[in-house]
Amino acid sequence: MGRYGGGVLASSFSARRTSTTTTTTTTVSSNKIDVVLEAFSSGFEAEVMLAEEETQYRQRCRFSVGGSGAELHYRVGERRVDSFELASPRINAAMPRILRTFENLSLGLRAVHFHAPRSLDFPILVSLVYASPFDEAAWLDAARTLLPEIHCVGRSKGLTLACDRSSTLEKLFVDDRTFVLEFPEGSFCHPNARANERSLEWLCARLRDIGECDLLELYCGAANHTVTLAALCRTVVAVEVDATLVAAARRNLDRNGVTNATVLASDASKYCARLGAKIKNLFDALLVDPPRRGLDPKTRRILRHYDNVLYVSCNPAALQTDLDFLAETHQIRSFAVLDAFPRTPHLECLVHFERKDPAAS
Ligand SMILES: C[S@@+](CC[C@H](N)C(=O)[O-])C[C@H]1O[C@@H](n2cnc3c(N)ncnc32)[C@H](O)[C@@H]1O
Repeated sequence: MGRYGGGVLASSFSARRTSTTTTTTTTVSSNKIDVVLEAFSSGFEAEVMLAEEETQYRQRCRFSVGGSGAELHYRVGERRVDSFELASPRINAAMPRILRTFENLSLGLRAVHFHAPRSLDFPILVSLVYASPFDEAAWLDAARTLLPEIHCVGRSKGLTLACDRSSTLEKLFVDDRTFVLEFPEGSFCHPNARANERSLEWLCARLRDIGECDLLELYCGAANHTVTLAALCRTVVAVEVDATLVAAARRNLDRNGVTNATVLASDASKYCARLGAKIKNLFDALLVDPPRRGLDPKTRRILRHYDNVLYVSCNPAALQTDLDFLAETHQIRSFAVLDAFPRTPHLECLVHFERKDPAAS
């Protein structure tokens, strides 16, 4: 059981639910938030950011497909669906168009992925994933009929065919600033743009609280955080393992005029291991946004070096392991629960840890 919360069965906690919207949550949202508050927020106040939209909030969705020809259809789990209530209106409008366009090219088609930016200035990106080779010329002819609004990528083993882009752009509004970011097909991008902005606003507020710093950012993706946070830091070093995302991240820094950040292509734990003990003197704050499995043991060890650690988590269970690890040296300065995925069991936790005794660092 963790020093911070005592596990999900803890019976007492003193969190204040400070809802930032008036939206009523569904039962599933409400329960999952209560479970996290009970697990983590013992002895401090947690901010709860409820969803602004209960449905149609996803800009990114993946569907498996079944049938063929005129019977081609989407599936969510075992269910056959024509539309999806959590997907944005733009995705719902594109779904039948994709089936009609590719119904004669459905042999071996296994899945369709949509990424539809909120801004209508930017095209929808659709990936069609095949289990077997497909007729490339016929596929390109079909995909061209969807341009310019929809750009398709066809994938089968060893083949990636783009018509004619393999990334799209999104506009993000954070506090009073606007950013444009490129997100490549097939790599990570936050599925809910509005929740992403709220998470960025929370991170900006935390960095203002920390004051000017040299920030190490691990798991930076396409520089979604880097681009926004760099203006609040002296310097940022951002680390990402996916080469496609690293290239997009560097373009995103240029696109948004960021000159005090560097993106490094590396596995996070290898980067930390390479720097060894030097790592604690090079940076004075750390931001981590790991994948669902959380931090690996080597990366987890460096958390203790920093007076301030910002942690973005999409998996409370993995977060709990890291909270327990930091409990001796750090305390929670700020904790927010963000319902980025209403009507699902998933949510995001945002944590600012500060060292209990900064002189001991
Ligand atoms: C939850 S995403 C966060 C991305 C980014 N911070 C954002 O807001 O879009 C986690 C990222 O970690 C990257 N990643 C996964 N394992 C990694 C590792 N061992 N070292 C570095 N990056 C890794 C993934 O490619 C992905 O981009």
